Amino acid sequence: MGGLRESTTTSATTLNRVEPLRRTTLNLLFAAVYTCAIFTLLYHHAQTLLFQSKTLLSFSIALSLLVADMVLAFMWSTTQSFRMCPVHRREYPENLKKVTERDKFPGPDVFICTADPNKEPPMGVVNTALSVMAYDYPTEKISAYISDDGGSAFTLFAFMEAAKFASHWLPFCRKKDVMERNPDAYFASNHSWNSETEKIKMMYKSMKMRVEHVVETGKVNDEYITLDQEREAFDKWTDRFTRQDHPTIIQVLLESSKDKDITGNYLPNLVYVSREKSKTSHHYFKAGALNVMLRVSATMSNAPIVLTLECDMYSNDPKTPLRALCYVSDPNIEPNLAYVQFPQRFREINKNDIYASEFKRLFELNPIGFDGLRGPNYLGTGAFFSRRAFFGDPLTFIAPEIVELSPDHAVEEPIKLPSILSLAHHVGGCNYENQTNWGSKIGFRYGSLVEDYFTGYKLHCEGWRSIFCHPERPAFYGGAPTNLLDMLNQNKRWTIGLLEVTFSKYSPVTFGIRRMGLMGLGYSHLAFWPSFSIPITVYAFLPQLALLSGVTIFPKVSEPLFFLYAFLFLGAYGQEFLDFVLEGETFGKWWNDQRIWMIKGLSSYLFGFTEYLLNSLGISALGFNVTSKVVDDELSKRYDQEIFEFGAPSPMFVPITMAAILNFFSFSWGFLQIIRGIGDLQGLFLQMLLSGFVMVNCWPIYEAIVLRSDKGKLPAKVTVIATFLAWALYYTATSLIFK
Ligand SMILES: O=c1ccn([C@@H]2O[C@H](COP(=O)(O)OP(=O)(O)O[C@H]3O[C@H](CO)[C@@H](O)[C@H](O)[C@H]3O)[C@@H](O)[C@H]2O)c(=O)[nH]1
Repeated sequence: MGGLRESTTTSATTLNRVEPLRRTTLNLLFAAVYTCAIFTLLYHHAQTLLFQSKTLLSFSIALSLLVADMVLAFMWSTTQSFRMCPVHRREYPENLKKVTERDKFPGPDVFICTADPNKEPPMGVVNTALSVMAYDYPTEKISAYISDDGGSAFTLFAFMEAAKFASHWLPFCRKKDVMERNPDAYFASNHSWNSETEKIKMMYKSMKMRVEHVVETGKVNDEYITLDQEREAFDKWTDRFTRQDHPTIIQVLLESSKDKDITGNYLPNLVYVSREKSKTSHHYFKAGALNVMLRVSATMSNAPIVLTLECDMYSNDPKTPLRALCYVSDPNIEPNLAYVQFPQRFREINKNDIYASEFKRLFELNPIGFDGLRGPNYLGTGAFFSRRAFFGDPLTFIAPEIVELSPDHAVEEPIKLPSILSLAHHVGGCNYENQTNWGSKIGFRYGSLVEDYFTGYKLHCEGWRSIFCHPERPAFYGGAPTNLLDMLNQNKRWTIGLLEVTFSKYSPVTFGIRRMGLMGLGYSHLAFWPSFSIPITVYAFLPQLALLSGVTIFPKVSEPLFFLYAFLFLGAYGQEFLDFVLEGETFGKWWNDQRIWMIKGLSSYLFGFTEYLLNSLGISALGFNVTSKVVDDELSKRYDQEIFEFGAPSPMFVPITMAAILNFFSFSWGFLQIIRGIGDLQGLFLQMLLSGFVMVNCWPIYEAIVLRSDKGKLPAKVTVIATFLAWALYYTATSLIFK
């Protein structure tokens, strides 16, 4: 409850305020009633299983329903940790000057990760970097480090161009007090036009043209290279250089103590880093890249604050570091504050967010809930860390192997000094971490594809706290997948990463709950996300197959247990809906969120689980499939019209399509029976209702099978395979199981 001790009143020097949400008491009351209802249902299932299941069929049905409902009950109960003490916060950056002088502000080292110039266009990364370099903050204290895991000369070229453009862009933003300091966003917004704006726009366009030309042609033309230093840098891309095998490349593009903008003000440090890669070493994906950034930056600037950003997550508010400072400088919070997390917000999401890309629950509702405990989980981007938090718990400092990496080591020499550069190259090497604590006890933690979840979790277990800073104007904006397959693949990777933690010795259900109580329960909820696939699969197929065979598996409308089912269903859905709307969302977004939850249960969670299993058995290796940030015009048009994008014939679409087909037939069959007066409406009512509900949710799939002819429709191959498998399932069920 650390957060609730913080200030709830304001004065002229108040930096932040916390307000517990009023719905907490109601949540507690509802939880008590709902828990009784869950136990009643589980008791009913257990009784049916033990005393009424006389045949293998009835035993299997009762067992499946018991398991499905136990998973739902577990997942519901773990969400209570987010509902016990949710809080809202406010910060007052205008009071900072009364507490600290501006030249005493701590410097932030900003890490921007990119891994593939084809999926993450260099111009996007440049825009992100420019938006933070132009922060409304003492510029010479900012250092931007670009981590290029793609080892791409094009990305380096883009940043050489960006360094030149920054000397015009930064003073322009200051002079015009620009809010959108990402040039692309600024030029696309409504702003006043004058010759100065026109001039800088032309400058930006010509830079963009050069960078895109280089990426398109696959070559950095000689005409674009003006300095010997630049030529030397590109010479490192020899014939033997590959993305998976190359030496460390570190290029200081701007040096804050020397380079000035066109108005004579110092510029921030800008450093390009591509860590060493070799086919024989494990690189630990993004976590490995971030640890290299921690070390390289320690040798060059060693700022006490570290901001991690994904390549497409640009700053939308230049005052964001001041907001973070309102917590970092608060002595009531600071001693054990590991990070201040800003929510991930997304631009260009369609009106009703058809893929639930905003992840309202994950990126906003859960963090608000966690914030009243030890703080939000780390979301991988938009977090201001205290560098000290990466070196042991709040009370025990774990010293790194060399003193230069220690958070309190002051760097007093210029970053281009050969000794500094040589040390930076050394700590960026792929064998540097051998026999060290990196990834286990210090730095970002290894062992999971969701390094953000795992690192935040381990920090909380160690006794650190975090703060959720959620200002009205989004602090950062990023892009989200605009087609179903990208979204499902992203979720599949998260599923695998979460399962890696679930089945590790640090599993939140054992280690986490022991260490952190309620917080551990919340982390268990996240870790067990993939288990939703069990009830979703059971409820998408079992009652429908029973319905097609005329077998009743739920209570009749006239039985008291019917009301128990109705209460449990409406209660869980209703509470989720209220959480959504009370945080300002619409019915449409909530509806799509629950639809996508079902779709994931039948695709990414199932496939993620299978991949995790295959990997555990040593049959396949895990990879980090980077989410594409490329915008396709035709696809974007369909996305804006809220049309689901299938397109590619992926196996992940098969179970969803099977569910759509089976539910359609079971509902239609039940309906016909009732019209003909043969069916037992009372007994089959809940099964019919469930089929109808799934059908409504599957509407985009029916559309994609039957009504559409565009490129994004469901591939015929998927429909044929799913129809055959659905028929096989029906045949097996009706002729062998329900006969
Ligand atoms: O070997 C790698 C793989 C990825 N990345 C970078 O990691 C970031 C995240 O990759 P992305 O494909 O965009 O993953 P998403 O699933 O979209 O990102 C979410 O999930 C990740 C894993 O949990 C978190 O790190 C992110 O912050 C979070 O937004 C990107 O900037 C990549 O360039 C690397 O630097 N090296």
